[in-house]
Amino acid sequence: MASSTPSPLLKQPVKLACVQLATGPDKAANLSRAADKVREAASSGAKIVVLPECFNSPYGCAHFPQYAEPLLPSPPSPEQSPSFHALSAMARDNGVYLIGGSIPELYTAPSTAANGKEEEETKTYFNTSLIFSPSGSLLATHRKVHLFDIDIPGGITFKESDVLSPGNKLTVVDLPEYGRISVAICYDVRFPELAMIAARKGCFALVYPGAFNLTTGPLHWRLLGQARAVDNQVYVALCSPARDMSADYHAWGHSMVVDPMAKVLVEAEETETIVTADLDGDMIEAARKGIPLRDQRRFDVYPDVSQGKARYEE
Ligand SMILES: NC(=O)CCC(=O)C(=O)O
Repeated sequence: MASSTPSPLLKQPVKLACVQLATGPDKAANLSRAADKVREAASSGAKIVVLPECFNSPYGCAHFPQYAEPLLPSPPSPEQSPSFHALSAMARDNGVYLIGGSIPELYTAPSTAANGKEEEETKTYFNTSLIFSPSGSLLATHRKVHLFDIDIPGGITFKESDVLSPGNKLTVVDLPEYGRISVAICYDVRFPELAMIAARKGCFALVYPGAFNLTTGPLHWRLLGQARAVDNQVYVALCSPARDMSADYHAWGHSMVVDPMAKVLVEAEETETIVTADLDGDMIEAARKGIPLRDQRRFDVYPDVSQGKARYEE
């Protein structure tokens, strides 16, 4: 359905696809499968395609260093970062905005030893999303800000911070024909501040490549997607890998797109699939007109988090 008056947030309707990819230990196979699925998503009319967290590797602290790729110098060579080049080609070949899930990133920095003289290299790993334009150029990167460190007795213990370092900015990306989106990764969805700031910077959608698990997934995945949507009256997309019970980490799956009234427009099961939804700026305007939170906030009672010292990149 075409918008009668263009929405200030989403300039024209757009189809978004979440590719719930089946990933395994073979990186080259993951990249090639992702390319097939991005093509399939694009051929269904999607102009924004999302891949899941750690789409090029199994998810787990033991795997991050082995699969990590340097992203600097930018652009890295195909030998340094096959995933960077594969993603760029997927975006370019299909003419889509590609939210490239995430990959483990290796950052090597020279550092000065304690005596102040000797130079030694330090290796840092991040969980990083690469976002490409339809011409295949890199638009932005997001390093996961909130690391997944949890310990639920009888459920799941996970400590990304054993291996990974956190990013230090939120990420807002301009897609000129459509408007702005923000990209954050998985556990980041639990932090409403990140979403609120992005939404108040004018995003029409919050996009989260993620990989919840079988303990928290059934309880929180959908709830958090709906919460971020209803809080901010924007679209939310959550994109998981498919579940693989032979892997050490069992992803919840259930990739979904939620509308600005928190209605779940589409939701996968746990197997490999592509889910798509049509996003329309009129839905954002209607949600905001019907429930005018924007005009009812009481910044005399509590602060506007978007006016603080948030670090972000446009
Ligand atoms: N990969 C992640 O950040 C998982 C987050 C998760 O499962 C959660 O419960 O939060």
